[in-house]
Amino acid sequence: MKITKVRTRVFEWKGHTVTPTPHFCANAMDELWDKGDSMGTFRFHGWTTVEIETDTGLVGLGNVALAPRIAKAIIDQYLAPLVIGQDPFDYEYLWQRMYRSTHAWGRKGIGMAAISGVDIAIWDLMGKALGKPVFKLLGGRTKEKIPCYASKLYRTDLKSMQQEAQSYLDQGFKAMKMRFGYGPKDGPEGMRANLDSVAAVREVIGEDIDLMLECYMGWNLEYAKRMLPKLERFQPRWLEEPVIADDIDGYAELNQLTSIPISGGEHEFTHYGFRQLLEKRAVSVIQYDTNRVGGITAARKINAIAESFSVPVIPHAGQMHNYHLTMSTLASPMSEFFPVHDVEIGNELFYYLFEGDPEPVNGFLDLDDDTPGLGLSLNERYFDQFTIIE
Ligand SMILES: O=C(O)C(=O)C[C@@H](O)CO
Ligand SMILES: [Mg+2]
Repeated sequence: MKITKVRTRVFEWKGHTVTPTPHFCANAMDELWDKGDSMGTFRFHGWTTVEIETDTGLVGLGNVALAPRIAKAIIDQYLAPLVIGQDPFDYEYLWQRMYRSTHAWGRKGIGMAAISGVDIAIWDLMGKALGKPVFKLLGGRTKEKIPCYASKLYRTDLKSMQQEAQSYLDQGFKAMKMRFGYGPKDGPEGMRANLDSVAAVREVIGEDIDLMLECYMGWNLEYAKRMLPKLERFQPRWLEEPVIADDIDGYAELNQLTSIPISGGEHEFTHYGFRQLLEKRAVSVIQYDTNRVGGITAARKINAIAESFSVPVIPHAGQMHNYHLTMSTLASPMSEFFPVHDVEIGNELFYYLFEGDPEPVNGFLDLDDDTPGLGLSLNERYFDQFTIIE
């Protein structure tokens, strides 16, 4: 089998979006004195699809969710020529070809996200060619079903957050993640508001439901050191991205500070990046996203390294490109799940573009043993809600 064509498209949402609200989610921009919608640069309303065609007529489907137009340009100009004419089963060679040829600028960030999109499409192709789901190519079924946690609970009024948390309990979820709305520049009032929101959610869900806390790079080391002891009484499953991704020593200091595990990795890239995080004991939970980190070829290597460190892998975002990795390794105990709802932050856009992702039932997801590839296809039902760039 030979790759004959790489088709990229950018889908930019033009449909209804939920109006942003203040203190929706603390984030890396909050350290700046800029006014206005600080979460704006972290709203993902576009997606790049990667369709790799072969001389057998099979087509593999990949995706990139960061900087879609740039990802498209990188794939069209630099990566497609490297894989056209090649055998997709030479996936390690093709990954190295893409990685090494773009090493001057592509080993992290959007370059590696673009490589991820091509690599995911290659693995989808291989599964389709063999008539096997991708997880059967990676290690097979290590779980009867995949436990997942509901991930939303962006900051709003406490009553609404409690109602949302209750709705996840009613759906059978045994774990959920909430977001903080405040950080260092919001002072003691913001600290109090952060603690009140955790107390309100914990009041609804009780002590036996896992609660994860998301800072999304919106704090700094000093503020996190002050907050962690105050959060211990809520016994969170983890505290996520308390500092910016480059502050690896800050992560390591926080990860040793209290009993609260520190998680991160959705803004780290390749098995080299995760080796550094693990060797420094910077995180107690790894959260790469397969459509950023280097695709399935890189993610499976990270799973192996994480297993040797006994650090669990709970990939960012859920979605099929991550579910297949979680199903195929004991190093990954569960998945994130973004509830389907009106387009807001953009994580939910995946469901408007693709179909095939499993629905959670009582807090569990399952993959089909007989669906070849990733089991995803483009959902044309909402195409009229997107501006599509070929
Ligand atoms: O789901 C996560 O871990 C994210 O970081 C999503 C992002 O939108 C902030 O919540
Ligand atoms: Mg996160």
